[in-house]
Amino acid sequence: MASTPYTVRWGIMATGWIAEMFTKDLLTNPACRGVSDVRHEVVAAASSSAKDRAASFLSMVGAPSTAKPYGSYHELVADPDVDIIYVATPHSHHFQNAMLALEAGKNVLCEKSLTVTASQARKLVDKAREKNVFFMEAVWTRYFPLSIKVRELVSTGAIGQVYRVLADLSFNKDAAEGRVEWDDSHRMVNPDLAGGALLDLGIYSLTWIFQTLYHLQPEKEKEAPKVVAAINKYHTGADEMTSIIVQFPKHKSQGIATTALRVGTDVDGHNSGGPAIRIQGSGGEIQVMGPAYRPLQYKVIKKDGGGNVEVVDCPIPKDTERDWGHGMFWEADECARCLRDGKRESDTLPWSESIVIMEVMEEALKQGGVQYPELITTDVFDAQSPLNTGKR
Ligand SMILES: NC(=O)C1=CN([C@@H]2O[C@H](COP(=O)(O)OP(=O)(O)OC[C@H]3O[C@@H](n4cnc5c(N)ncnc54)[C@H](OP(=O)(O)O)[C@@H]3O)[C@@H](O)[C@H]2O)C=CC1
Ligand SMILES: O=C1OC[C@@H](O)[C@H](O)[C@H]1O
Repeated sequence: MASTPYTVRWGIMATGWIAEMFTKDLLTNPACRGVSDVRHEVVAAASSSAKDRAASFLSMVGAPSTAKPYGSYHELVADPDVDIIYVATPHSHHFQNAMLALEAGKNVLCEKSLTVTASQARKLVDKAREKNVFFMEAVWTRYFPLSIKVRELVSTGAIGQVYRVLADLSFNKDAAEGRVEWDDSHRMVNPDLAGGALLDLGIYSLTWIFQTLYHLQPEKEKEAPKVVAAINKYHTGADEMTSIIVQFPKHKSQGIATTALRVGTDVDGHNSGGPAIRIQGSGGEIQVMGPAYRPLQYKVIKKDGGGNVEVVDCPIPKDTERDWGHGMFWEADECARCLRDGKRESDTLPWSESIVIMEVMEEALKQGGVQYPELITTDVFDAQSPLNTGKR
């Protein structure tokens, strides 16, 4: 007889776009993705602007009528019925908001990029350790079956020794008069919200480099990379095009992570431009069709394959009753399993790896001369920061 699934009760912090995507995924039936050991409940959501907004959000996503709306993040983290908080605010807010939740003794899943600076990431990890709670950066792509399969192919030597990974995530948002399509106040380009290509999109290019070249390095051989970056800045001061060479000298490997806001990985919206990710080994290559954050297909090309290419489609399962399935449920399942098993961090994205990636991004931004305001780069927690109270 099947045992009762382990249930996790979620509180959603913020009511924007990704909060909607993620919460709808939480509400799907796990059986639709072949999962029976864990399940999710949405028990509360908070908006920093108004309780009504949280109520509308809960109703819009189809949460149960028992789910509680809050008009502040403070109230949400104080709710004893919430097991884990999903932080879905802009990156500028992650440090203060995640710390607010950790200080309250809550488990936390925090959107990417984890923070604005590496020091902030280290402080959050220290706090999670001190409070003995679960904490994870929400890099959903790592939990896709496609990513798991690609890591398995790399680690079992399917394409020999992997020496180089090329990964891109770029959107063509070029507009007239030197602008991009977003207003200057939009979080994608607004320095006050830690805008820019790297922290928002480039982190996925780095994810592919790290999950293949770094994550799979044996623990004793873990090597922090050398970093060389080139950045073009937008007129707001945020980065609009960033290219990073990530070098692991002892492993003789390199990753090239690119991201941009004026040219796209997918030129015509039909993937005609080729793969977003190329994982190149001595015996072949794995190509992943983008977008890098939500890939749906990979190819294995063997050096001695005689021109045969294995093409594998990995569609994202849908809950037909809710007509929904975005692919964020796999990271939620990981959180649930970690909580069930008493784990404080995920093996698939350990704390140390999130920190190394933040260090790489910080170094790249430094080399490119990108600077963010003190309010969002401080690593001093302030429960009354406007980032926590919503007093903008
Ligand atoms: N994993 C993924 O695929 C994706 C991840 N993301 C990540 O999620 C985060 C949020 O992105 P997204 O949902 O697109 O952003 P939105 O602008 O759509 O939503 C952000 C929400 O944060 C809250 N917020 C609090 N303070 C502010 C402020 N000063 N300005 C704007 N919003 C504020 C608001 O909710 P309220 O008023 O209710 O408090 C707002 O709705 C980012 O870190 C981004 O990197 C984004 C898209 C995809
Ligand atoms: O994480 C993300 O993935 C999808 C993108 O559209 C979004 O800007 C980014 O935050």
